[in-house]
Amino acid sequence: MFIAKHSRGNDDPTGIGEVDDDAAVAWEAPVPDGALDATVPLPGSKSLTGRELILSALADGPGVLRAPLRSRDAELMTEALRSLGTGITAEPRGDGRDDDLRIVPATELSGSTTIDCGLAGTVMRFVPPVAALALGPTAFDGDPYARKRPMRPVLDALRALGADIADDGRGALPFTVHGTGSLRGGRVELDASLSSQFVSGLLLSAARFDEGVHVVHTGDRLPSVPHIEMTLDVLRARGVEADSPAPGEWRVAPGPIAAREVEIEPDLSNAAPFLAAALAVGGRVTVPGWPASTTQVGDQLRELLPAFGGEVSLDGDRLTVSGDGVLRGVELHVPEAGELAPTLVGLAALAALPRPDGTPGESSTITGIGHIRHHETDRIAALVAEIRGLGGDADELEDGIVVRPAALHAGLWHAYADHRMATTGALIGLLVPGVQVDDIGSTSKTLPQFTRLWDRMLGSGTSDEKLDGSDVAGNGLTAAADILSGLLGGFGRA
Ligand SMILES: O=C(O)C1=C[C@@H](OP(=O)(O)O)[C@@H](O)[C@H](O)C1
Ligand SMILES: C=C(OP(=O)(O)O)C(=O)O
Repeated sequence: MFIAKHSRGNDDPTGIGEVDDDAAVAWEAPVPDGALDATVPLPGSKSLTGRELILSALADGPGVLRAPLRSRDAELMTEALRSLGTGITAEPRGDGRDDDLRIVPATELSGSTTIDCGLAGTVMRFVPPVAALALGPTAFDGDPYARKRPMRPVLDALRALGADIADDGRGALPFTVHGTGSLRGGRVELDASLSSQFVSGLLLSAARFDEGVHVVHTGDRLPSVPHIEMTLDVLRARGVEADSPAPGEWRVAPGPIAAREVEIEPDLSNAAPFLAAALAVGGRVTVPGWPASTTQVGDQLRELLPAFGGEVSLDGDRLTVSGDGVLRGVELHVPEAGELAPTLVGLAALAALPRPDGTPGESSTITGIGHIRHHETDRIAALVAEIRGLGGDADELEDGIVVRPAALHAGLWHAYADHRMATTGALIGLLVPGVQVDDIGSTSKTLPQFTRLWDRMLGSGTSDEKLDGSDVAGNGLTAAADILSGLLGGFGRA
């Protein structure tokens, strides 16, 4: 099956991306005519969809995911589990939202396959433990940049738990897991300071290890803690004994993983650029379906966005951000919310613009995000390079970014195949006419309908007509039309 790769573009001022002659045509970020007044429904959470796919594949019977995300990362996870023997079929919902998925676990997981991780951290960190439970070899590889994302702690931990893994010693993709149909499990130490996904990946499969798992983090910092809490939460919801007996330690007991029917929450991290737009432009943006309680880190936007000015209100399940277009500089330390950092830095770059009356903008410092150097690209280097490329004044810190007052001008914003770099370019382009994003198609990683939703937000009213799902379904692709055939082919119809 064809799954499009999204590339770095043709020039690479930082040297951190991949050069690809198939680079997509640049997308001119639209500039709004006036204040925003929009409702933006969003598709399912990437992190919840990935976890529930894994747990459904390892469960004690068939299960259903309602309105899961349909995107490149979700598709890669689906294909990975299918190729290990899981039955996954799509069932149209009839309300225009992304198809439900019916999942039938394999009687016996079988390897002898190759898994494409794309650029998805969740696939490369969550699926190898599943492959260790399969019979036969499973080869893993991914996009060129995926080979630079750290994997050593996962590979070493799996080996310590009894797995046989062949790699070239770099501690990265590609590698082959030689599964034997079972894994001993037990206590293991690992350093998760570069990614919480190292921990989540082990915990997700651990109920199926002979001895479960007891993971002990040895590093001096731990990023994205809410994502580990999400992992414990989804395990417990399926009857698995999972806890954190001490800070930096997690245990999962061996036992069955209950089959479930699960409704997937909207992706609150993907809400970030849309809600941020209300602050930048002025006006209001509402995201419907906001969960009353959630483990998604995107929920922290309710506290983070007001730091830039503006207001956040939750009315039932509708979260509204409103602003007057005057952004304040911020001092934020957000080790938990690295996933939101590109949007926060985008807002910081806009807060640094001169005011309409000619007074200078304000400085911002965002720290605690050193680990985002290991995301889809080195996001700290990439954000600083792109802000400077538009004439801005930004510097890298070891674990963050400082942005100082400066005007920005039109120019090419490189996405580095990174969906959140692409949406940050769109955000900056709201106030800086002539910003072009070189690879807006990279948004297909988690939000294939990004440009359609963005255009609607800029041009439409508050009508809930959009809630019929025509904009939410992953098959409503515009800029990412190149992955449509892959998505449809991959999910198939029941
Ligand atoms: O477990 C997950 O679903 C994720 C964990 C986080 O990874 P890091 O811990 O590497 O930041 C987050 O940034 C990523 O987008 C998704
Ligand atoms: C870091 C991210 O993705 P991944 O799951 O590939 O690590 C992200 O979506 O911001």
